[in-house]
Amino acid sequence: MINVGIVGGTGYTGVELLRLLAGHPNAQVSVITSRGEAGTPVADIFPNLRGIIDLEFTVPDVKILSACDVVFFATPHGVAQSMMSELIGSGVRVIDLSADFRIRDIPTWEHWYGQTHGCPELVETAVYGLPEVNRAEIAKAQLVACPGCYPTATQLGLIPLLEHNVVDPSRLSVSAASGVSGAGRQGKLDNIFSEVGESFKAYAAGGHRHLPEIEQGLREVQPSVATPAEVTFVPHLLPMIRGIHATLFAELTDTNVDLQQLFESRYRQEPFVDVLPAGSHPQTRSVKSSNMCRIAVFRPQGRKAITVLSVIDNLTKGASGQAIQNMNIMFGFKENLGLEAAALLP
Ligand SMILES: NC(=O)C1=CN([C@@H]2O[C@H](COP(=O)(O)OP(=O)(O)OC[C@H]3O[C@@H](n4cnc5c(N)ncnc54)[C@H](OP(=O)(O)O)[C@@H]3O)[C@@H](O)[C@H]2O)C=CC1
Ligand SMILES: CC(=O)N[C@@H](CCC(=O)OP(=O)(O)O)C(=O)O
Repeated sequence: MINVGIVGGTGYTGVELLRLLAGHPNAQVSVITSRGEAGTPVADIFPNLRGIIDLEFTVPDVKILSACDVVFFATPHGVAQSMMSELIGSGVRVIDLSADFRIRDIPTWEHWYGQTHGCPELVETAVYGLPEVNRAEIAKAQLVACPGCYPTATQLGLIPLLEHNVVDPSRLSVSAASGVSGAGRQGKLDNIFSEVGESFKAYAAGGHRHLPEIEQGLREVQPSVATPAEVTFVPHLLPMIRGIHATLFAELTDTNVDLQQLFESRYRQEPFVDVLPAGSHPQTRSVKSSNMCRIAVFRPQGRKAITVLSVIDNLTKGASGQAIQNMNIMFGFKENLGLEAAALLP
């Protein structure tokens, strides 16, 4: 049994970590932090955990966290990097759900996140936690940087095409829509029910902070091509609680490829990527609260322009589920431990 600490326990990814870890046979949460709710029982904030998680929130304290086997950061950008040197120095393994250690180029990170990086020396040591690409490195890592939600759905949908060099990497487009929980639990007027209900909008169309992360990930699976992957990325806000639907557009350079077969063979061994039969359209509700990514690929009218549809739950495969998948890999557990439950329907 490993001891788990969670920094940022009162947020949406924090409560999703608690829900999933409550059913994990090899992990036990021993520390859960909140600055605002220190001393409050977890079940007072999250009634779904009453009788299941018998802990109180405590203020974040590196010394206490250092006694854990693994610490998850479910905090806004900039927090993990402020505590990371001391934690890593103590030998504890860390899984960061924020973007602090995802982007290798520090000036790029500072540009998109609008702050000076507080721990640049550890960025190179972090392993990007997309198991479908980096499983072997994740197993050995002390620090894992979990991918963002949109980058997870997008990369899983485009990687097979780029790995096999069958599309033009300079002509990739992504139109993706997220449920409102993607914006976190801290109240913002833009995200309250009466502001988002019965409406649909794009945002950050001029440039979203997930763009450099998506391009970095796609370029790394195509290290020796002349034209590096370039993506147009437009996110949208959907008036639902959980889920991401990403519609990905690419242009074939090899028109003889069997796309269905390419995707099926790439993901046949993957426990959390499901390639749907030809002609199927994945729905966000088919992955709600599960760690699965469901993908479908189309070549309309047999032309060069192709479309990939990719759905995940932003809080599960897009955040806390993938973080636990990474924990399982790091500690040598079966990869789907604690993550076997089917999606919640209806
Ligand atoms: N929501 C999503 O779908 C996804 C989120 N992520 C990332 O995961 C991280 C958490 O997201 P989410 O759960 O939505 O965020 P929330 O806003 O819902 O929760 C943030 C948590 O962090 C704590 N916190 C805030 N500031 C600090 C600080 N300075 N020091 C210590 N703790 C702090 C808060 O508690 P308190 O203030 O009481 O300490 C709270 O528990 C973010 O980096 C987010 O970008 C990644 C993928 C998907
Ligand atoms: C709907 C919504 O607002 N989504 C968030 C992205 C989700 C997130 O938390 O970003 P990370 O994956 O980088 O941690 C946004 O667009 O900023």
